[in-house]
Amino acid sequence: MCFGCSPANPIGLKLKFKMDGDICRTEFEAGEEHQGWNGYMHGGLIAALLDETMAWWLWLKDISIMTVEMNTRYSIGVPIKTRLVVESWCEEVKRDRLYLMAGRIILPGGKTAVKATAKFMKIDPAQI
Ligand SMILES: CCCCCCCCCCCCCCCC(=O)SCCNC(=O)CCNC(=O)[C@H](O)C(C)(C)COP(=O)(O)OP(=O)(O)OC[C@H]1O[C@@H](n2cnc3c(N)ncnc32)[C@H](O)[C@@H]1OP(=O)(O)O
Repeated sequence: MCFGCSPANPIGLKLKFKMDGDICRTEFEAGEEHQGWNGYMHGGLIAALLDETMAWWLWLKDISIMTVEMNTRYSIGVPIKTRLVVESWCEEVKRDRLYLMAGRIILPGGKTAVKATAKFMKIDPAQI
């Protein structure tokens, strides 16, 4: 029951993903329950949004992975009750096992509020 994408998780983000060319995209609107500072989305949940969107770029290509490293740059506070677009893409694949991914959160009007990069390692799904 994935926190990011399962429709059955009562406290989850219930994200749905689509590929558009080589970009994986989802939309999300944070509520009051997702706040850190008053009126702004919690940074850990912002990281979860980006982690999930980068992971889904790979899942949608039937590549089973786990996150092994992530860096997040928060440039603009992400307001709650605002439609956000989250995008991800692949920048490089190393030794057919390590995927270097990137993602961003776009505010209405087009400014990028948060950027992330992460490494995902291909796993054998039977391992987990
Ligand atoms: C259509 C389909 C629908 C499906 C719908 C299903 C639901 C879809 C749910 C999605 C859900 C997603 C959710 C978000 C993704 C999480 O949140 S995943 C959760 C967070 N991540 C984790 O818990 C990962 C924990 N880590 C591990 O379990 C293990 O490290 C791993 C990933 C299994 C790898 O272990 P390992 O196979 O023992 O690998 P290891 O020997 O340590 O490393 C292999 C090589 O990589 C290198 N390496 C390791 N880490 C790094 C690093 N960070 N940087 C560079 N090199 C590294 C090592 O140095 C090593 O190099 P060599 O020695 O071979 O030269």
